[in-house]
Amino acid sequence: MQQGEDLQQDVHIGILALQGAFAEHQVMLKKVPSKRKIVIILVRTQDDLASCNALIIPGGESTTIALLARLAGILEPLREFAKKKPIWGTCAGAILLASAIENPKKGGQELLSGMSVTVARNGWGSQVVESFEAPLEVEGLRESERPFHGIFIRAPVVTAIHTTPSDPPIVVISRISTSLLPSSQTIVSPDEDDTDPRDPRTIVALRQGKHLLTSFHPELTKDNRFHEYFVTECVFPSLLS
Ligand SMILES: NC(=O)CC[C@H](N)C(=O)O
Repeated sequence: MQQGEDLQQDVHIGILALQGAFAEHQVMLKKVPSKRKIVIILVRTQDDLASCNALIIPGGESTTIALLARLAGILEPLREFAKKKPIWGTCAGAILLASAIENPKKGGQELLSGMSVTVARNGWGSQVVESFEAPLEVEGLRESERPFHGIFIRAPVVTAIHTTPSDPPIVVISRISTSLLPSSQTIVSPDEDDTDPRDPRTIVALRQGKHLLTSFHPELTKDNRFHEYFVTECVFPSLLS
């Protein structure tokens, strides 16, 4: 336990509130049962961020969120935050958490480089079929035998993992089965078998160190088990280290 760390102390969890589904995250986070009081902070400024123990970056439009973060002067503070404190990125937030992107928009895409993954934006297919829903098995969720309803909206695809020996290991907690995808929605595979369960493109939720990445939107369901997971598995342990 850190010096001065007190179990009675409130935990401040920020939600980056520049664009996207931050209000939905707020509703879900409010419902998380916790032994410590959770104070939710909608983060728009460097001061807001400075008061947070952890941060959620919502889905939305990654390029817009990054641009607004730069304009608000919090892009660099966010990068620093990612080196020290837990961040959960959902969809566009997952893109921001990555350290490389295969297909950035013209003009580039700022990243926080919090996780050793490469992503492809809108990686699940053409404009028409790129949004879908699928039941997911997730390791470590409460009542993990009950599938989690994955809502994918123009979601990113994890295309590569590139940890170095000094990086915390990647822990995959959910993969999508390619058979769950509509038939028009095949993952473009290179040369090998695209049903290979180890194909990074089937990864839809993973952890690395304190951080959590989901390519789908738990905040758009009524199931707050992912919010609970982030609080208990990422936020609380980070307060003790
Ligand atoms: N639902 C989402 O967050 C979509 C992400 C969006 N396709 C992007 O590139 O940022």
